Amino acid sequence: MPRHARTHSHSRPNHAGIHLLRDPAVSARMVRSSGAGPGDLVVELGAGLGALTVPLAATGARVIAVERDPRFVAKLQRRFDGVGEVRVVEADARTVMLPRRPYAVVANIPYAISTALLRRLLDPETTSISRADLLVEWGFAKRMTDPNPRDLEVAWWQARFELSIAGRVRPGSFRPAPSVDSAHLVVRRRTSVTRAQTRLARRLLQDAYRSPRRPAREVLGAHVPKKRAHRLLTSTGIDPPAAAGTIPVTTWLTLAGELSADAAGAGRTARARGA
Ligand SMILES: C[S@@+](CC[C@H](N)C(=O)[O-])C[C@H]1O[C@@H](n2cnc3c(N)ncnc32)[C@H](O)[C@@H]1O
Repeated sequence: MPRHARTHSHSRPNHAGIHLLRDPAVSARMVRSSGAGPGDLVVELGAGLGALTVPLAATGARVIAVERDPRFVAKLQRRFDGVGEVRVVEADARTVMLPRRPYAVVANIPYAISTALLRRLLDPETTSISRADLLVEWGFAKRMTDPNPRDLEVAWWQARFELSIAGRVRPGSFRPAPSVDSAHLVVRRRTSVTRAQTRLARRLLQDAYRSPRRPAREVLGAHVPKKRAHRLLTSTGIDPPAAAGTIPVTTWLTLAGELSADAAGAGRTARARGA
């Protein structure tokens, strides 16, 4: 049963996914991991009573605390009245306006909307998010960090962001306690990936996910001459006849890097000839 549906201590359904953090060590770890500090902008989605908002504000970062439940919002507003770093926003995390300038997210998110939130944060090619530290269901975190994810959507997120699990969080760290373990999911933008590489990676991933049984050499061979495809695959440790669906996202990313270097080299040669 999903974590948000029921809890150990409550037999009533918990549709709003309210599991307030009661372990300050978990909040401290999340905030430390985020690296938040003066000059940073942090968005917290689902702020509850402020278990993360308080240590976030203490870093000196500017915090936008988004919460949908008006009762929590009223308490948050009282708690942070006069605290310049914190702006409490009553809104739905799925539709609230997100910053244009680079920002981080630190949040114990409502688990029922984990996919919707990651889609919002990570999907747009132009998203300004630089990093996120999230508490999510353990199983969800495992799916997000699988090097060979089931869905193209997750592969696309992984192509631009590193997703990893920093630790397991036990049900007792929350009130009410959920029925399953949670994970501290860490998301970091891959800063060394160029826009051209990202675009090529997207095309390679689309091809690979459309025909996962097709040999990798054919998927890559649609973009470069066959011999080059063969060489590139063997140099990255991939057997050219291997099924495209068995190749990890990071390998497609490396291959996309090689293709974009080829394209840049070809452009330089053409310009030199024209000069
Ligand atoms: C898991 S609790 C975390 C609360 C707090 N951050 C903490 O760690 O104690 C999730 C919070 O998200 C709020 N929430 C649920 N759905 C929401 C939505 N669509 N938009 C914004 N907040 C939402 C709930 O009211 C709840 O306060």
